[in-house]
Amino acid sequence: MTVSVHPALAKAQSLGDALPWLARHQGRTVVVKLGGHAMVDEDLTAAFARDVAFLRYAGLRPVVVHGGGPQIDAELARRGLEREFRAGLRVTSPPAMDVVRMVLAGQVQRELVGLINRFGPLAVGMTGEDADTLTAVRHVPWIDGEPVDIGRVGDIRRVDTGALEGLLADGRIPVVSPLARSAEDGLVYNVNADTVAAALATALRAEALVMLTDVAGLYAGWPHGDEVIQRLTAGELEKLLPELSDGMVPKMTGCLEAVRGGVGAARVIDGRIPHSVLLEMFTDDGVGTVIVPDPDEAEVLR
Ligand SMILES: Nc1ncnc2c1ncn2[C@@H]1O[C@H](COP(=O)(O)OP(=O)(O)O)[C@@H](O)[C@H]1O
Ligand SMILES: CC(=O)N[C@@H](CCC(=O)OP(=O)(O)O)C(=O)O
Repeated sequence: MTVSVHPALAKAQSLGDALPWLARHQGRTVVVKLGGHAMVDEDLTAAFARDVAFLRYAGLRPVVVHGGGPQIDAELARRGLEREFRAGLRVTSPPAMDVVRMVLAGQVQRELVGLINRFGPLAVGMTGEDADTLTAVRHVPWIDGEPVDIGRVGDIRRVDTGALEGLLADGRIPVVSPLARSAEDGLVYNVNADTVAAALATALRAEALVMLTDVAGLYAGWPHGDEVIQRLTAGELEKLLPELSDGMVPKMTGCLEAVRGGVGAARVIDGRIPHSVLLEMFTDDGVGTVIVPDPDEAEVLR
């Protein structure tokens, strides 16, 4: 007797295979950061929104932080304003700040909220300004041994998780734009989205911080090497930080601060691969770079 194999058996198999991960992640908070580069492709952004809704229906508590670098660049160019970065951070003049706020909170965040809410009344957009979630101080980077004024760029001084906790308890998915109010001058500041994602993951004591970007992970010997570093302990990353450049500076600094602050693991993954978030959360085949606490810290956290 021949037994015919049902065509959908492979799907049932995949669902079954996800069981250990579903059990492990149940009720856990995960902060997912979507970089602006990863949002340039509409289909990929829609697939990301679907994956985030999936995480929520699978019993996790996802919090989304979005970037928007290329989208801000486009609007600055349209208005004839200059684009300049120092140490991976945008030099933000008052007119540039208006553009940053408008693009992040008025365009990019709205788009993501709409895409996630195709799957139910889940996403609620907010910025770090809302309910004083993020309070900033002016960031003054030291470049070549000197403090450099890069305008309205903030460092996070304080995180108030009240509004986020309320939304999560209500089963919603917060979608957070990286803006913060300053306690010093009351103005709104531009904060790098990786920095915000790391601060929220730490304050929420998230199980994981996942950053989707436009490369396969952290490359050794960038820009000449072609080897993606798969795994680093916090201590190993700390030694590597001074060698990093561009967008990897805030990204890896954020990963380091998150795992040092109690987050279980921080991952930088390839947002150009459809459903990379699901691959990362529900299979052994996660791709990219993972930062884990130092062995002794892992002991203490256990
Ligand atoms: N060692 C490195 N490995 C990978 N990418 C690197 C490295 N150093 C610098 N980069 C740059 O960092 C970029 C990712 O950071 P960023 O542009 O801020 O992305 P996102 O919009 O996802 O935050 C990559 O596209 C690459 O150009
Ligand atoms: C201070 C600073 O650089 N802020 C970033 C905020 C957006 C961001 O971080 O976007 P990505 O994740 O796409 O890079 C900016 O103005 O571009």
